[in-house]
Amino acid sequence: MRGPRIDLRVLSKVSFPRSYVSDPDTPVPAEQREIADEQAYVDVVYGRLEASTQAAQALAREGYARGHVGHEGGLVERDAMVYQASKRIAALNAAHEGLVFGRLDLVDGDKRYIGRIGVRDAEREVLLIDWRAPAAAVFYQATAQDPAGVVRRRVLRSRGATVVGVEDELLDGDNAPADMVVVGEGALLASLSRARDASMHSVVATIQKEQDEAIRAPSRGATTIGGGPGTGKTVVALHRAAYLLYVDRRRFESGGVLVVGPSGVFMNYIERVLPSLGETSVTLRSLGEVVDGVSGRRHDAPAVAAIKGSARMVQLLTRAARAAQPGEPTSFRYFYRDDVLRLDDAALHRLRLQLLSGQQRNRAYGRVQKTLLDALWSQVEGERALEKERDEFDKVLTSDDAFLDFAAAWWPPLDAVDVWESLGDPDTLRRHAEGVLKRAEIDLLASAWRSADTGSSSGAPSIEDVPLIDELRYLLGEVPPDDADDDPYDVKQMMSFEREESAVRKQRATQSIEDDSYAHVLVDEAQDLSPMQWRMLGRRGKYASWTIVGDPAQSSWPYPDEAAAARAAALDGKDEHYFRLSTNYRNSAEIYDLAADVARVAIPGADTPDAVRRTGEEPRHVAVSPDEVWPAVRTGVRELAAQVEGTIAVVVPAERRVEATAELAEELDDLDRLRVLDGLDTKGLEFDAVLVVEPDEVVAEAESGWRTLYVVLTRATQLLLTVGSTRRWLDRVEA
Ligand SMILES: Nc1ncnc2c1ncn2[C@@H]1O[C@H](COP(=O)(O)OP(=O)(O)OP(=O)(O)O)[C@@H](O)[C@H]1O
Repeated sequence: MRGPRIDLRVLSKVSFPRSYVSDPDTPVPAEQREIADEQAYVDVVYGRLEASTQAAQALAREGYARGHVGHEGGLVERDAMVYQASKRIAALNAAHEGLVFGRLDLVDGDKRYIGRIGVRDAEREVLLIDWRAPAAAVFYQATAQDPAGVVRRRVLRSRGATVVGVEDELLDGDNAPADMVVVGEGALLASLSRARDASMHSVVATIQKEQDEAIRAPSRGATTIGGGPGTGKTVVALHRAAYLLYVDRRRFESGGVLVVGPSGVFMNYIERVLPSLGETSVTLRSLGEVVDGVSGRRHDAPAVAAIKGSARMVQLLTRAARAAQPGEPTSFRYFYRDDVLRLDDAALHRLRLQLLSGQQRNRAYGRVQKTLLDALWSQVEGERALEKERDEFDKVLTSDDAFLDFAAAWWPPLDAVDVWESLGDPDTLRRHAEGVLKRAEIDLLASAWRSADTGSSSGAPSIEDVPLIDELRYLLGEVPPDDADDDPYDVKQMMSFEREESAVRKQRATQSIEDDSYAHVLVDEAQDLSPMQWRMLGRRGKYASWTIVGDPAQSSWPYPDEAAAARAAALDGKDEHYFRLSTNYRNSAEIYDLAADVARVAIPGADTPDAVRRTGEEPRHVAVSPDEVWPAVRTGVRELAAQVEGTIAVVVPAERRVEATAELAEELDDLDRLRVLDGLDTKGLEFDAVLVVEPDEVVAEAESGWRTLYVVLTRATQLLLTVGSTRRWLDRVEA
């Protein structure tokens, strides 16, 4: 086991008298005087913020008034003014909490205040520097070894607009004035010890040097942020998104920034960080919700997910997109003057290939009638017919419902969801998968789609189905616009069931492919992306710069080489820049020592960071007989709840999730800070206390079981408890 670790940058070089505080919210007199001084300054800044908000509101009112002028120019002007004013109001409101968080005292006696946004006084003098501005960089970059002109760095802790504490670091004692006061226990350690709630918070006041370098890296190409668990990869990447919007707002706001994370729970967890930094224009999507109009909420079992995520699915889907769809007519007969014209199955097959050559199916839609007419005309032999021109032939057929209905039924515009659903039919699946997947894989896939639980043949899409649907969107091409939209008679003539079907189809139809592209794609937990998921994101980031966040040791995707190839294809030769974060800010050192031992014995090459905080609380392991597991878990939950103020997670093997929810019904009712999750659901999250049920089962669940256990153990900030009827994992770690 390792000795205590402390972030030296934070606590180093304390050569001045320090007034320590035991309760961070009950300041001692020296600190109180400092707080009062800071409050006076902060009040001035808030006064200015209020004035700016009122000015923006007045602008919005004026904008509305212009809309009443009555000419079109007035409306355009109104829209622009109201839009700009509302954005400003939203940013000002969002930045209200803890607006001023930093102060620098410089060698030349100047001071600079750093905040969530920039604020100037009525004379345009700077009162507060936006944390992203170049003048604020030194707040994050200065160290005792290289103070860069900074004597003291101060972090202000606030509740709303009230300063409740200050935390100082003296960086250059030799140049400090004699009366300079240095107080506090170090802002970083104070912030790391806070109880966790359901949301991730911005760390703008305590960003560390190596983190700041990743945040401010130029936006070109692909920036990878790596490092072990709890090193701040996610929070750093989100601050980077805010930074990019600040330095190139036009490009990133109009082109869009897409942030993708593993699950809906994770997206809820991180959703407040960017708004608290004044940024509301970023699109946050979980992997199951990347495609507009489609929502995947559940994971497939690991073996099924491994098939659906494999790049081999491209070939299968290509076949599905080009094949005849179930229910399409297989022959056509037409009496034209003296001739009987026929298109049989084989002829239709040839025409299909002709239409599809080099062309997506939906894009060929406009050529369908002409292709059919050509084929039918070539059979016309009767003199009576040939005397008339081809024009006459075309006119007759295209005004005959028999021909029109056939053409519409043979080549309907296809939505990706329809084709994906057709794969729920085992025979269709077998036909397309033949020679692409192994027999056992086909059977597994067929049974997964068959056993999915809702209306259509393949059920509601899983998270792993979403990239398949997206692939099909691109294979099929844009669905042609629905003529019925323009022609009210068509809708009226529909039978009621047809109207209903058409409404469902419209509601479900995926959005235009052209809307997919972004200027920046930020992907978190990237180590878990399957090749098909990389392809889905690659299409969104074709012309984008990227930020890629991940830790291979936490991966649950079983084929790293295949994923690496898909990643390279998605980035398509873009320049790559790599940043590694080296300090674990989440786990207590006691908890991370255990997790790091797991990594060392079971995960070759794992990047194990240093943990900075020691709590004196070692992880506890409770061994019980199988029928005592749940009583022991219930006791454990109550004990943890008495010890921590914040969130608690009970992590169970996926197969035991339903059982766990039932067994812990009473505890879940009593404690709204308690969650029951399986291992994969915990990715990216953190809790004050974690209780792992049957760790050996978590390990045995999938090929990547040890990695999942490593993820689970590294979710706990304060306390870790395991309850198991076996302890093979622990014996191996302790051996
Ligand atoms: N500079 C910092 N100041 C204060 N807290 C920080 C800092 N950096 C990270 N943290 C905190 O450490 C915790 C872990 O951060 P985060 O979730 O971003 O790590 P991660 O590297 O993405 O972890 P994982 O890979 O395990 O999901 C969070 O609570 C975060 O707020």
